[in-house]
Amino acid sequence: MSSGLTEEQKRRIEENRQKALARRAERLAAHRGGQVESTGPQVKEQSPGHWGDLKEKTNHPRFISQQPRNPNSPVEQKSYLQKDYNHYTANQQMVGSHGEQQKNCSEYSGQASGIKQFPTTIPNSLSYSHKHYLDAAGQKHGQQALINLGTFQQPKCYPAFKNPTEPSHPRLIDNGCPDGSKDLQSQNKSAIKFVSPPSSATPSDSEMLINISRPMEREGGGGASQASGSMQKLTSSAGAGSAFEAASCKRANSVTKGKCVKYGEDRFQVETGYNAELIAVFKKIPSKSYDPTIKKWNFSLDDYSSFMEAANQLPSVILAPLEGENAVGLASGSRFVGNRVDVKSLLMMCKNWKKPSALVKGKCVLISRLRFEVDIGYSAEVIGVFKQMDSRNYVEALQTLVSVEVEPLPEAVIQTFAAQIQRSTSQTDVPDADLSVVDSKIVTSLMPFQREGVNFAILRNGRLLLADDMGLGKTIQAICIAAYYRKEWPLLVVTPSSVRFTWAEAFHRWLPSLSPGSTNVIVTGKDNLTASLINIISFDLLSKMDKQLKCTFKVVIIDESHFLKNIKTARCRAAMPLLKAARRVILLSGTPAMSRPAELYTQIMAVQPAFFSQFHSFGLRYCDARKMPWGWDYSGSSNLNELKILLEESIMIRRLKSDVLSQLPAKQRKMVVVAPEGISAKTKAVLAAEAKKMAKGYESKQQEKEALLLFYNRTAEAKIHSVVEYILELLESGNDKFLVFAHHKIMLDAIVAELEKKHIEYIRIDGSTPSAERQFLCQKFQFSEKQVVAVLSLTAANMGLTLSAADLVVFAELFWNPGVLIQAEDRAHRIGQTSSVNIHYLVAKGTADDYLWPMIQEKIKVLGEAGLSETNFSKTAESTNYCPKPDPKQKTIYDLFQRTFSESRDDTDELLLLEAADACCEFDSGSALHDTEGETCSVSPPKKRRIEDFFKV
Ligand SMILES: Nc1ncnc2c1ncn2[C@@H]1O[C@H](COP(=O)(O)OP(=O)(O)OP(=O)(O)O)[C@@H](O)[C@H]1O
Repeated sequence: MSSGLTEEQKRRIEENRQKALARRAERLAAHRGGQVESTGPQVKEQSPGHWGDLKEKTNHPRFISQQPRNPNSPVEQKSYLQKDYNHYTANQQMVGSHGEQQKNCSEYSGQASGIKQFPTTIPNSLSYSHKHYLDAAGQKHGQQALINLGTFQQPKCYPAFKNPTEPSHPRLIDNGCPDGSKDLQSQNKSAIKFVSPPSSATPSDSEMLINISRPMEREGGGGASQASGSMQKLTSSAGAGSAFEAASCKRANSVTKGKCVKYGEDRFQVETGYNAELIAVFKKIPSKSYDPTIKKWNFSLDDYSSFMEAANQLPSVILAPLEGENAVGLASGSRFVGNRVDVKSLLMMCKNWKKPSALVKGKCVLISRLRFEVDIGYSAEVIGVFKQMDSRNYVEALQTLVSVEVEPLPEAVIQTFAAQIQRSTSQTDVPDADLSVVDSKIVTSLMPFQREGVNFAILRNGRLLLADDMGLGKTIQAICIAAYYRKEWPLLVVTPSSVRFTWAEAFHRWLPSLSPGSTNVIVTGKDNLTASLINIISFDLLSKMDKQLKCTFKVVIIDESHFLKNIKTARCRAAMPLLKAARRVILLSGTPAMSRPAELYTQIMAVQPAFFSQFHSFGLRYCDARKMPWGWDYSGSSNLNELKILLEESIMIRRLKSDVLSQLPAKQRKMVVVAPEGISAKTKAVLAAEAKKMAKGYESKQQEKEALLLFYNRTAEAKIHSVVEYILELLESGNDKFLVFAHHKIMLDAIVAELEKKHIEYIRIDGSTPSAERQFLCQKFQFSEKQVVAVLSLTAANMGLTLSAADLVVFAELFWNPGVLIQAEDRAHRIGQTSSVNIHYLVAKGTADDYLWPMIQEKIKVLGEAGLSETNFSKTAESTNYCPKPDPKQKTIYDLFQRTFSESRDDTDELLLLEAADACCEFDSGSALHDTEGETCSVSPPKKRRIEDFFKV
């Protein structure tokens, strides 16, 4: 790249530089008692040495070599740099350095010239800063430089000398480490910071950080001495300071050096010594032409990429790429169209980046949507490249350096960001999708962030991982997305078994245009997987449907997709082929990876099979894969930030509750229809018999009440299995703290027993918990850092307790008094709660819930209309077809429930009813209100008498 300075300007700058050098040498001599140090020659005289020797040496080659390119004294440097910062144009700085570089081919000459070769007028030009690491006592241990180039944008340049006061020679001996090498490994980094300029979009987002660490850091002792040796070679070769010449120094004896230079408007020529292999390459270039006057070959720029690719294959040739913005981009197979980069070429390079002979290794890591970082061992060549290039082309340029191996960004990243690379601006706005084909009910119900989720999905052609926090309405979004592709149905929904029926309800709720028979919930392996337009199946059943799995669905929803985290499981093996065959894949999970990135792999593959075709490459990049004696260990994690950015850019949308809190109601209620097969045939028969009896009517009110309470009790029994299954699924989904309310003792006992079995911490508060202990238990729940469940009695723990550490409340059972339910909800939804509280009501069809749920809603509605309750109870938890059907039998029972539980009673009546209900559960479940032989009844005689009295009313 040309500096654009006149000869006179260059001469004056050089003059000044020499003066500054002389002043610095004088000062050092005075400071060290006459040991004058003169940078260039002394560096040359250093033996490669070892890091440990550095302490003893007067001149520390490595440190000397790490100087910023202005090698003046600290004072000089300060004023010089400050001046630079304030007054010098980037152009001036560059020239100063350039001249200096001509004379000093130290390892850092590239660094200096790199900084100074970028005029302000050049896009992506840069400025730098040097930092010295300080220890706790403020001592300097080394330098850090961060190179920061605009990446996917075209930023402007502004200088930013962050720490111009650093002395020229950070003192290794100050570090207090007896072995300099160790200390260097940990602290002595060197880098340049190219601070990206403020851009119109997001200034901080348009940087590339290049973290250049010293060779020691990566190479260990051997590597250090190797690097040191090469540094000596560099020093002795006082070249032009370009990356190319620095590289040449390293292989001076064995290779032919050369460089590409522009030849006319659209051609380039190669200036090089004789090399038969290279000439053979020349001859293969279609646009080759030989200029006999200058005795040089020239070629069309169109062939530049392929030429460089071929030339780079030759071990005996080192060619510097064309200088200039476009030229760097053309190097090694990448092409510019204006400022655009050929992504295909980048991808090609990603495949062939390994260089067995590389001395310096590094890797690129994405750190934001618009920035990546190059973490690399120290290399003058690298610095030389960075300083010359348009940052977007870093990889191409680095690939031309034989001694440098940089692991590029993974293909998936390059492909994902291809549009940005080519556009050179970032597009963050997702366009609004046209949802006119979808039922307006759902479209108008979407909250703004949910609408964004739908837009994102449609932009991604219906393949995504919707990873919103729990309770943010993934169901409504998924239904809306699926409905957008309705023409491609039949639809398959795979869910945990406990929520299959909830899904069916949700479809009918949100898509009123669906006919009643359009949902098919599969309950046995013999059911037809494609019987309806919408087919809903549990993970476990799916794996038992092998024969039917051949059928394909174009649209598939996977709820709680983390259930697929393990490729070895039957459920995953069953689901993956279906997902691969589907056109639209909508994965839903609030916790896509519970403990390690490896768990994401199958989900990523389900959405984007081309991303990482082999788990191993994913494992190496993101799971910190390590080879162990027994094989590879993928349980770690690495480059997580990059993974997050990649996923968010390509397939995943994730909003936390805190992100969208302002759009959420304080409470979000959800009715969960639990699976009926959790209820045994025997229990179902008992329930049906009870219902039949009730439908016939009773002679006395006492009989009615008794029958109702019995029915209620049987309902608890019937739901146990499904409730426990649901709670375990919540735990499996990563819910750390939640409340579970139930009324019957058998239900509370069953939940607690299961938690104990699974070693889950819990607290239990029921009627038998002494009040003194309650506070202690609440505190335990509030402050526990482990997964903990509060198992609470609906009637004994619905008031007076603060359990706001949870934002999820599960009602294992319903209760006829909505006041009790709301009070129970408010154990979590109270002062101290910073989140929207999710409330799940578990209801089972064919049980007392069929009557209790509509009754509760009805009551709440009335209270709401009177301004005595939140009206949104039924709005947020309503279910279109979960209400008593107008058949006479059901109507009779419903009326019975209404009469018994809604009649106005005084407080004593209510209390007695509650006690009676309690008592039902405290007796043996098989014979409510009657002691069972051999079992101790926990109901006290007076209480029992009162209950019996109640039924006599
Ligand atoms: N836009 C909306 N309008 C009305 N109700 C909504 C809306 N979005 C969500 N809800 C309600 O909020 C509750 C929680 O929604 P949903 O179950 O879909 O959340 P989720 O993200 O799937 O949670 P989880 O991770 O627990 O499954 C449900 O009762 C749902 O009907």
